[in-house]
Amino acid sequence: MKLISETKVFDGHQQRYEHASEVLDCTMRFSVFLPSQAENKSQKFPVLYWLSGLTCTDENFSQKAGAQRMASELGIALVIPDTSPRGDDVADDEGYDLGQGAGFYLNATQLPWKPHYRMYDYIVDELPQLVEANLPVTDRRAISGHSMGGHGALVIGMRNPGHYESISAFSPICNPISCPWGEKAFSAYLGADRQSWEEYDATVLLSRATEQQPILISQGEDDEFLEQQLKPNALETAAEAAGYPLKMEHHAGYDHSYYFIASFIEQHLRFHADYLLKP
Ligand SMILES: N[C@@H](CCC(=O)N[C@@H](CS)C(=O)NCC(=O)O)C(=O)O
Repeated sequence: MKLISETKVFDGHQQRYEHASEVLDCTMRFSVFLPSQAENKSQKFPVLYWLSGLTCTDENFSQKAGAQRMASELGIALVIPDTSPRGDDVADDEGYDLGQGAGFYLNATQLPWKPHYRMYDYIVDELPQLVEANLPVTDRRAISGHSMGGHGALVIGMRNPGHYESISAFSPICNPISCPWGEKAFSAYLGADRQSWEEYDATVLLSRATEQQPILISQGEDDEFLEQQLKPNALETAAEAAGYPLKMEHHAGYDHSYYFIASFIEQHLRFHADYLLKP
């Protein structure tokens, strides 16, 4: 992988890398924050993987959330992938909610998406293998994300319990099999068989979970996508029925934007630190 930019921030380093992804069969970029290693040059950090939402690249969270201050203080690295495969040879759509910038963190089974759209495998396997082989990070991982990325964090976290110490999400798409964003994307990527959609639906996965993991969710009450797209109540109802100790916090006045994420990212990083840094 090739370093394409580096900037000092809060005593650590914000970096951007480019690499040839075998899984996605295209060139990908991702961002990394590494806390300062001033005291101990051989120190390795646990990692929070951040999955962004529709229309984002690896730069939105890096530039808008202000996560580096607390990540630096706690000694947690951040790894921030892009939201889909990219490039002129990669299928795309005119809509902002399908194609490039809208990979939905799944493995597509339908044409024209199937050859490149394998974000599930990229996030679960290829990206951690790459960063753990090349950067001063450990295999203690947590996962978080926003909106489409919140859906990705919940689904990937719940489907791979041994892989992540803790899971969190901001304004996640909680029940994609029954909202317009999810129905459009899953029809295109996964086809007409709605049963195949269920393995990418956090509400279905939680209701079937055999293991309970630490999960924190933050949702703004003035989020413009709340009722139609995000449906946190569906996930809360499933959690109550299953006796799953889901921590869901509703915050008055906050919308869907990165201002909301910036307001509560410290709480999420401290939540993950409790699991990532325990001996
Ligand atoms: N562009 C879409 C909304 C897309 C959107 O809200 N994207 C969120 C994630 S779902 C985001 O993070 N946007 C980029 C940003 O705020 O930096 C619209 O106009 O309805």
